[in-house]
Amino acid sequence: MTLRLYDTATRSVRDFVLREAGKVGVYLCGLTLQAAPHIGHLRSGVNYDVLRRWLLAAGYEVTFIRNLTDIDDKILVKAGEQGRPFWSIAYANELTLAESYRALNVLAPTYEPRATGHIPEMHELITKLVADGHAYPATDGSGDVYFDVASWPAYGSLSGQSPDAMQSAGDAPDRGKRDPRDFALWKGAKPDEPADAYWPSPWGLGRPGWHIECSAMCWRYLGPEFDIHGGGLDLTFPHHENEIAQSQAAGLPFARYWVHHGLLSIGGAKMGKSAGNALDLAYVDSLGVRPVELRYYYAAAHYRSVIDYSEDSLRDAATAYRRIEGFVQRAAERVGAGQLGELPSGFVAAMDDDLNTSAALAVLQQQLRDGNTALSTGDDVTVRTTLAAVRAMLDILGIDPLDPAWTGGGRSDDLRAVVDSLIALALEQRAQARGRKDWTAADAVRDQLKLAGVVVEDTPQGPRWTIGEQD
Ligand SMILES: Nc1ncnc2c1ncn2[C@@H]1O[C@H](COP(=O)(O)OP(=O)(O)OP(=O)(O)O)[C@@H](O)[C@H]1O
Ligand SMILES: [Zn+2]
Repeated sequence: MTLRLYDTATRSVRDFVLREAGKVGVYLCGLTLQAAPHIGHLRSGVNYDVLRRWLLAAGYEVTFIRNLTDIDDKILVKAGEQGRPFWSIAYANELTLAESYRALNVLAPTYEPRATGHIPEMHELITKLVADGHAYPATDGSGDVYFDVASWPAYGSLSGQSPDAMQSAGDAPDRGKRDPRDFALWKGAKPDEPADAYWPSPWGLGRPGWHIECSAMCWRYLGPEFDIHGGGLDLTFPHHENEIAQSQAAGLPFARYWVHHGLLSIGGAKMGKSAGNALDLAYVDSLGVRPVELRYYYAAAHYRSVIDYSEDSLRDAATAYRRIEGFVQRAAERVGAGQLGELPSGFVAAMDDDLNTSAALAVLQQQLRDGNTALSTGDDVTVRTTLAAVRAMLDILGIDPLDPAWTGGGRSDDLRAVVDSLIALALEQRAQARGRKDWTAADAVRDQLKLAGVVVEDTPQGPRWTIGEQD
């Protein structure tokens, strides 16, 4: 394996060395389910889907865990505002998230654990931390349990901060803490919160702190030590710093690589549910941009770079993708879809270089130019090899236009044949109308097809149809 990944913990690009031959364990921090996902969250899922596809292409068995935070202060606030149980809000958002990821052709994770399903594992970790002097019950009788930051000298190493310069953890009142930087592992029940948001524990009724959830789920599904822990750059501190501290203090070696992706912003500000600048898939659809084009938009940027969203840049990405798609369709019509081919070495080198998708797409663009030239000169041999290579590259990025995920789950080939013959019938009528110089009737056929979303283009090989708008 020659993959190199940027590791936040060492602040360097490192050779990716597997913990166990042939197997990779990846944990990605998933959503806190207080609201439906925005396209910033979805960037996260798509980035790691590309990483996963790249690891799969290398022949590894990948265990990919992406969790759901279904209990949290923010969800409880929503429950209070809406007069609904917190779990109904979390579940509704979970369904929308699953639907959004399906729409974006993100492979289903190996498992998607929910925080509320792992309370016993959290208790086990917290009990050990308390026993070993790394955690303590709050001194104010609140039922909270805090991690003792001063007991862990390595605290701050992931985010490169000196513990002395750190502020209060801000996740609970400082009054019951030994040190304001201590963070909550367990939160005692509060009288004004709904009773169904609490679980019994050795420290009384309460609910988990956010950070301990991920440590427990990593441990449960990937074991004491695993390969890659991912999430957005915004999670480096405090979330991931706290995860490492509490996991290692509990005796778990934990993640070997920390891979963080850049944020999607608007006008320089992070897109956020709480920031009120969130755009979702329905919005993208309202612009006439398809999910596959949004996916291309994400892939066109390196995963660690900021994407500052604008409608123009999204539309440009959609146009660029349509050009690629146009080649794939024309080439497949000419020589058949064929099989996925070999990946060009330039593409492999770019992906191995910390998943440099923008450089990988430059290789694809070069092939596209060659393929288009071959189409126009009738060089079918080159068309066939280029199509196979282009589709193989697109497949790694999850955007092959001929992937059944985009064409309609495998049934599209059958449907395409049916639609083909119906359109042939309509075009035959148009040809007859033209033959008798009845231009009104001929145009009417074309307009009717257009209304049905079918665009007809007259080419030297005869009329060609596509679904969607002509660009
Ligand atoms: N604007 C964004 N761009 C890219 N990734 C994001 C963005 N916002 C959140 N994420 C990522 O999505 C994942 C789930 O995050 P989480 O539910 O904790 O979001 P959040 O930061 O609370 O969102 P918000 O600020 O919208 O409330 C994390 O990996 C986080 O880094
Ligand atoms: Zn997490």
